Amino acid sequence: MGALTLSNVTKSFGATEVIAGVDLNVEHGEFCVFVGPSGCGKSTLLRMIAGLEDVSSGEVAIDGARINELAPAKREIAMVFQSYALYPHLTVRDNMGLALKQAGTPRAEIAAATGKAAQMLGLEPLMARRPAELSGGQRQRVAIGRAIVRRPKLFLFDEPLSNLDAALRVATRIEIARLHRELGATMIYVTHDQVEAMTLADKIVVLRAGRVEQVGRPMDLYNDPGNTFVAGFIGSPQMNFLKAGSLGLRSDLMGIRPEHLAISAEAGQIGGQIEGRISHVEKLGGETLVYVLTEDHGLLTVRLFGEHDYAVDATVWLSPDPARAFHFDADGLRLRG
Ligand SMILES: Nc1ncnc2c1ncn2[C@@H]1O[C@H](COP(=O)(O)OP(=O)(O)OP(=O)(O)O)[C@@H](O)[C@H]1O
Repeated sequence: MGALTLSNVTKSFGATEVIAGVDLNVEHGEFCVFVGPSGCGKSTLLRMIAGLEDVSSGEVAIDGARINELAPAKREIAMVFQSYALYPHLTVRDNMGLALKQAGTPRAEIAAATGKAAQMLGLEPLMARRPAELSGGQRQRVAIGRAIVRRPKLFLFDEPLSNLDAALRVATRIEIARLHRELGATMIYVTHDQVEAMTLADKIVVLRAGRVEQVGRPMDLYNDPGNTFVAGFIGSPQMNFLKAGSLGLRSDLMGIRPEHLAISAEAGQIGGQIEGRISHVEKLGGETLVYVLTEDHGLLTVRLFGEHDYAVDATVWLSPDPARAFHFDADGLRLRG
């Protein structure tokens, strides 16, 4: 098992409250991702679950049992850090088996557990090496292996891929998704990265200034955000926000994703047009991003599939697809229907 419940959890450092009453349920076997801007409290929340920070008030429970007062080592939780946190003087094999050794596990059992984890992670040829003799990606796999060997109730990951280069990030992300499927374990994962959150999560928790803004499945948050913050945070490139009043609409703000904003080099080609000037074009290979400066709505992003020859400084006309638009009130709350 490994279901986690947070009930009205708060955290203050001195007079500063950084977690302001969080309620959350993570089911057994679920992959839950915490996202939010820098400083919103993602790591603090994770560290409270691990027992590395005290909880100021509220309750943290695993499988219904309160763990607030339980020492980190007794929580049956394994944490994987961005910095790997491996012992430099120990081999890969000994780093992976250390927690079991400290717990007095028989040698044969440790060898079986480390061997199995090494096999799952493709670490078998590296078992005799020390961390200094490994690449960043290999070190992170050892850190993940060390967590697997302990067979924890809960895996916690604190931005585990942020020290890896782009290609390795993708490969390790796929590896983590596979491990989650194979182990069926509960995992909580902190990231800044949009793509990691969307691709790994069963459930995304969007945090802002120590509060939960919205919880949901990735595509539900993408297709049905509750407010401008979530709408702007989930999805890359970011959703455009247009002043709806100037478009003759009744809501205060209209949100439109870059792929739902049509662009034309000639006026009158598409309805409901907004005139603007191209300020920047990014050709990404499979897609082109065109940044258009408009008088009423500031800078808007258009996402086109394939390669296009729009030139900087050209005047263009944009047209939002009304069927794909989101509407918000003056406080940024979503207006539905
Ligand atoms: N030990 C501490 N003492 C005082 N303030 C702290 C301490 N640890 C964290 N904070 C503050 O708590 C807030 C939340 O920090 P936290 O590291 O949890 O954010 P985060 O969402 O993980 O940010 P990032 O994405 O930048 O890592 C920040 O404002 C931070 O400055």
